[in-house]
Amino acid sequence: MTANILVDQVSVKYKKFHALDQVSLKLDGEKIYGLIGRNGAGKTTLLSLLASFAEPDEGTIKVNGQPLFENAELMQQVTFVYEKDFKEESEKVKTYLKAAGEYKPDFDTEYAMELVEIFNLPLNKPVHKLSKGMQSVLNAVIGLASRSPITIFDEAYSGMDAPTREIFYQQLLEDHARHPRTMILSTHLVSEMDYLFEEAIILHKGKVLLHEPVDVVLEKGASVTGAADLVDDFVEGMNQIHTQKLGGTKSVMVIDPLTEEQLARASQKELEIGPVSLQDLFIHLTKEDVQHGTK
Ligand SMILES: Nc1ncnc2c1ncn2[C@@H]1O[C@H](COP(=O)(O)OP(=O)(O)OP(=O)(O)O)[C@@H](O)[C@H]1O
Repeated sequence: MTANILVDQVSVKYKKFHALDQVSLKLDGEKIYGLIGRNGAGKTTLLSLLASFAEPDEGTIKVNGQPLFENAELMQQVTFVYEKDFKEESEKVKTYLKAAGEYKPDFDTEYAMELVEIFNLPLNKPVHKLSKGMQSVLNAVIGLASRSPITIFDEAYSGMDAPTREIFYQQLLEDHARHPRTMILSTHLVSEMDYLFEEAIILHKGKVLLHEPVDVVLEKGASVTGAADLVDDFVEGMNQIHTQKLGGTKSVMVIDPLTEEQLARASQKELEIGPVSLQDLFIHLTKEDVQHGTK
């Protein structure tokens, strides 16, 4: 099933505070979406709505034209992976995995067992005795093997160490290629995960600040690298968001799409022009003093 998700003017309020404020999003297609936002931006609130854990105070969420909330058929198509507290889970990993699979119509047990081997998950250990990282792995295995048309990972990798996260990203990309589906990954590890995303969504203070294909986002600015004095001269007057210096070499990130004339001048001066990074753009756009609007 291809899932087209339409979030229309959705708000969630806690007393007078808007955790989500008139959020509209169209997620159409079997893509991997990166959901980025600073602490408290509203990511988990939005993802909980998509998992039908709660109903918005205002607005609607539809999947393939049907309202999502408490729609049993649609809810079966969604897997929401979030950091769980496993301290009460005394059953063995294999029992827990089997039970998880029973609720998921597309669960692939063979793939789950392949992942168990890849990640060295001890099948006979009680879940609450696994290390925090291994509990994250168990969660991720269920998320991947569920093969749900809408698969949501809410910061579910924070317990994993770097090599384990790398294996998880690899598995996610490979399995998404084999079984395309809508995947939404929320993260603070932007520079580590940006290559996974086809589209980036930046939430800020409960509003959508940006939702675009990552390749379009990366063209919003440029990095200029070369001899420090030449770089300084080139970027003078541009909107500079990040500077790095190593010996006589300097790299400056600017948020100004470069003109043909500027590109030619850079080439004459042997300056290297690269894309802006999603992380730098995210940091820049969510700074307190930035006027929003990225065009
Ligand atoms: N039950 C609640 N009662 C009151 N305020 C809440 C409640 N749940 C969330 N909030 C507030 O809503 C805002 C959004 O929270 P949310 O957990 O969605 O942010 P987040 O982007 O996932 O943050 P983080 O990256 O820190 O996990 C925060 O200011 C939070 O304090």
